[in-house]
Amino acid sequence: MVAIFGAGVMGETLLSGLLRAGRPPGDLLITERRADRAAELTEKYGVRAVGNVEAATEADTLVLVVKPQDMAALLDEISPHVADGNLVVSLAAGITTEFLESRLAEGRSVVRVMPNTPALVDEGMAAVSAGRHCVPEQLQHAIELLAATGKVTEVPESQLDAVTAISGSGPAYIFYVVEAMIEAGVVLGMPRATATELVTQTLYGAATMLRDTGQHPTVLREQVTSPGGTTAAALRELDDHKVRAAFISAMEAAAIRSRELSGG
Ligand SMILES: NC(=O)C1=CN([C@@H]2O[C@H](COP(=O)(O)OP(=O)(O)OC[C@H]3O[C@@H](n4cnc5c(N)ncnc54)[C@H](O)[C@@H]3O)[C@@H](O)[C@H]2O)C=CC1
Ligand SMILES: O=C(O)[C@@H]1CCC=N1
Repeated sequence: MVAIFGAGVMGETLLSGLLRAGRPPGDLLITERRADRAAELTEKYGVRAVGNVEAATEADTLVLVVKPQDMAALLDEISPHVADGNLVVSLAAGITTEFLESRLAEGRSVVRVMPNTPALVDEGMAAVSAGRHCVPEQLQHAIELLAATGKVTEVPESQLDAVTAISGSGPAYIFYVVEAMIEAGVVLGMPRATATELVTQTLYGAATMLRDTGQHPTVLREQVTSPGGTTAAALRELDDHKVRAAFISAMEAAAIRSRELSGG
């Protein structure tokens, strides 16, 4: 039995992915402190919503998807009910395996995950790190669970703040760029719906080229950039506005914030 603690954006994303991957609703539990939200998801997915203690007692895989600031209270509540041999998987940004282990009984197995929202369409990118007591079979179990919603990779835990900054928050930067490009289309006199279609398909096409050709992004960018042409004129503006440096600073800020959330 898999229990998902905290059925917000990410909790629902994982829940729906597991169901799409063929896991029966009877094999899943959710807990959610907002009663209306619990009722909505029970109705939508046919899964049972229970209290945290009941879920911790019944499940052998406990997936914690509350906000980082709610994690200590949740761990304190469930800790006496997490049996030896069961697995605790946390998706919270900045919550270390050391923190999870310190709030659970000695020897409990934990896995820390950084997912992202494209998991909602089975195109997620998740990175995982195992805690001290997690055996390889348990890590594999966590990887298989997450593979229901996209790609999964294992990284040293020291890299998880960087992962959070790159792929965890990453979809937001891409949507931000998309918003700006749509706005540009409107400035150039295009209906918003047309601009949205152009930008969305361009993003999808560019992402597919990156994934399927295996070509370096610089090569792909140069293929678009004719000497003395339109792209070169646009890219010079981006360089003049230090957009590349701004992206790097933005992701450094995200990694710093991730470290702050873990109290480090
Ligand atoms: N949204 C995103 O793109 C990503 C989020 N995350 C992580 O996922 C976690 C959840 O994020 P979101 O889903 O965006 O937040 P959210 O606020 O949408 O969901 C959290 C849910 O947990 C519930 N909750 C809080 N304390 C509870 C408790 N003690 N018992 C039961 N339910 C409780 C809240 O009512 C809420 O519905 C965070 O730790 C975040 O760092 C990680 C990667 C990406
Ligand atoms: O903004 C956040 O804190 C979370 C972590 C990664 C994406 N969203």
